Amino acid sequence: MEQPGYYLATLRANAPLMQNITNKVAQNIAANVQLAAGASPAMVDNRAESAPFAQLADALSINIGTPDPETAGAMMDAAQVMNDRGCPWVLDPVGVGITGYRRDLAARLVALRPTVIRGNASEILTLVGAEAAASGVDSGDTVEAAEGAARELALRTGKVVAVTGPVDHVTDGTRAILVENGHPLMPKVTALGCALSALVAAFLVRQPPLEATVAALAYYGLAGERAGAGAAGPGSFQVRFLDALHAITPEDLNAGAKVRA
Ligand SMILES: Nc1ncnc2c1ncn2[C@@H]1O[C@H](COP(=O)(O)OP(=O)(O)O)[C@@H](O)[C@H]1O
Ligand SMILES: Cc1ncsc1CCOP(=O)(O)O
Ligand SMILES: [Mg+2]
Repeated sequence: MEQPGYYLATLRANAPLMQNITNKVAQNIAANVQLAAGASPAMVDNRAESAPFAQLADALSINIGTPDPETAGAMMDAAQVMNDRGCPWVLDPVGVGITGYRRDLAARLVALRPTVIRGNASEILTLVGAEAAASGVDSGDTVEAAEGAARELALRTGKVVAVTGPVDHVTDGTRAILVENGHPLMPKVTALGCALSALVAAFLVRQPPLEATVAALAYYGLAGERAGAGAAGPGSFQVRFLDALHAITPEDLNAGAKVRA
């Protein structure tokens, strides 16, 4: 396995063109996170353009945080194109337990076998039909409680599942890797999980999904640690976080990543 910095260096060298179909809250921060890391984001989420643009994009991120029927169609179309092209895409099942509409949309997207599903513990539990204690889009469950669900989901899709929280858990159903980087202010900034899912998609371009996802999570968490040291609260943290993503080098990431099997 390459060191995490390799995946960051590769992303920056290639500046992948990213298609994002994300929620109304996350549009700005997700694009800024991808830019700070070194990718080229475009929020192309209408049904007239989503499939044609998916023919051009290097990777796709789909996020169901503020769904509507038009955007849902755009999601399905774009995911199908990425599958046909053999390109990676990420599903973020934001607030999947909120309504039956959201559960149904998520199930249809999971059936298309996303390269990576990245969610919080309650979302991953809900995707396998388990009891979850979500509060809207926020998790009420521990990452540990969702490890079995993550494994089950990974085996069902044959792909990778990442559950995030104080310690992140990434699995392909056989291997499981923990990422211990992060800072308690991260869940205090809205859509930082959404932006992480978009970032994971950028790391996946022409890379092994499990390793690239671990690298993205370690990089993100390390930026959180750097931003959190000296932040006065969520506001200054968010500004410092983008700066940290931009400043971290592949060597910094290799030195700071807290990854264990
Ligand atoms: N208590 C915490 N301590 C450290 N890092 C955290 C904590 N909670 C979340 N994170 C980090 O915040 C990022 C977003 O994860 P999370 O809050 O689980 O997503 P979501 O916003 O979708 O619920 C991840 O990088 C995760 O590691
Ligand atoms: C608050 C909110 N409401 C609908 S989507 C959204 C953003 C959720 O972002 P995250 O899952 O990263 O906390
Ligand atoms: Mg989320």
